[in-house]
Amino acid sequence: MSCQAGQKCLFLGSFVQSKSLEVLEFLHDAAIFVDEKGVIVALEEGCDQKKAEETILPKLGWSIGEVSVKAAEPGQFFFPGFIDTHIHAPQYPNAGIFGKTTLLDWLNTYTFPMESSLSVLPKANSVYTRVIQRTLSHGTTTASYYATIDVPATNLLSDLCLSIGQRAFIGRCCMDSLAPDYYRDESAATSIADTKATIDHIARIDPKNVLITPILTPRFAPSCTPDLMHQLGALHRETGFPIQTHVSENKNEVKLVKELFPDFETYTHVYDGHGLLTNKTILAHAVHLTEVEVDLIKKREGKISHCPCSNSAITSGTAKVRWLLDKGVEVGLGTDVSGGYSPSILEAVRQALLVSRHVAMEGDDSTKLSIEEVLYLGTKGGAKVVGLEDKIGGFRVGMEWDAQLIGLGSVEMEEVEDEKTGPVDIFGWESWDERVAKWVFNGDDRNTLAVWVKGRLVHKRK
Ligand SMILES: Nc1nc2[nH]cnc2c(=O)[nH]1
Ligand SMILES: [Zn+2]
Repeated sequence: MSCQAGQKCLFLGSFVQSKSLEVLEFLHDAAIFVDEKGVIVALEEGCDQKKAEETILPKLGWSIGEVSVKAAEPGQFFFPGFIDTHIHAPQYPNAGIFGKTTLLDWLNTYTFPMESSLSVLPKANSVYTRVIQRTLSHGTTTASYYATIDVPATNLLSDLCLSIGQRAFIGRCCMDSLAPDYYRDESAATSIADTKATIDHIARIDPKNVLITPILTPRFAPSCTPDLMHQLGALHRETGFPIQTHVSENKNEVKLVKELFPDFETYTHVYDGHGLLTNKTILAHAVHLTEVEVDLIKKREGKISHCPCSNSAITSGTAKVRWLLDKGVEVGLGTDVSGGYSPSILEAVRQALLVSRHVAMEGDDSTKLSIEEVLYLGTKGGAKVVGLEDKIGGFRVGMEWDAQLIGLGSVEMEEVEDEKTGPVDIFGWESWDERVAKWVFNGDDRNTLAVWVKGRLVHKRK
């Protein structure tokens, strides 16, 4: 029986999660009890189904008949759902298309035309449905989405996340400057009014933000007037909703910001000066930050979304993640579809590891990130970046069941490769640490057997 929302569920088997940045925790022969609301109410180690049913269920006041059981098979494991701290839903049809462009010409060549075309609602419906289903199939249980400037399409993205069951932050993109006529907010006033229209819509469909939360989204400083940024800063103070934007992704962009905002010391100071750098701000990329900027971000407790696939694809640069972590800044991972070519956070996990090696090749070996560290960034780190660390990113009593079941192919050396289980078919002889490393480097959505958000089964591999 599969566990569904609204049911009491018992999950049995092996569970892997980040204990800290450096340490992965392996719980074997464990049992996790999830109530009808999708909340973890008990976690027992050394507990098989018999013990769970005979000793724990009575303590919880649950009867066997009302609990559905999902047991991981030997070699399979439950892992916290991935958190994508930065993804552009309307850019999904462009994934993999970037040619030799860099940020500013990439925006004009590919991105603005595609985003603007999604004001046609049937198209938005099919693109948004696909991106939600595809990211869920890769284990992304929470996504911080940029939508477009169009209110109905942005509201539709909220509706679809809620009905399909993905936890999401939904940002109507604000851009009233330096963008083409066909794709720009008319004024700061209309940009704010349209942002409020999406906030009101989300208040109607999910008033307590159980699954869906609005996020204020000034696209990036070059496409926002000071007036718009000031008003978004005021809206943030008034509503408490988080903020997402881009910072210091590309050298020409940094130069442009200097030209557009000559009175500010740095790019980061532009956001800070407009009330947009707070402990609820997610800054994507942060590739070319100076030390002064990182210190300011730390002081304001701002968060960073590291987007390694995108930074390599559109040649933005190599973000210095070890440095950011050593400075005490919270970092998560973003796919940044479609600057990033892949909707998979597992791909971002592996690219974060590889990019850290490119940084190391510049001379400092200590910058290399470990498997443990990059998996932390994709789960617990991401949860801190989106401000949900008490709810998601790990398995603890009181947290919600946002999880994926991972299966890694055959354990028999003699078996031939099974298309269904992924590119690596010889699993089972290695240690658990090695097994997780093999998953990180060779795994894909074929290994993501099932995905739950807040206790609801939202994806099952066919
Ligand atoms: N990667 C990326 N950077 C941006 N900066 C402003 N807009 C964008 C965008 O859509 N993608
Ligand atoms: Zn982006």
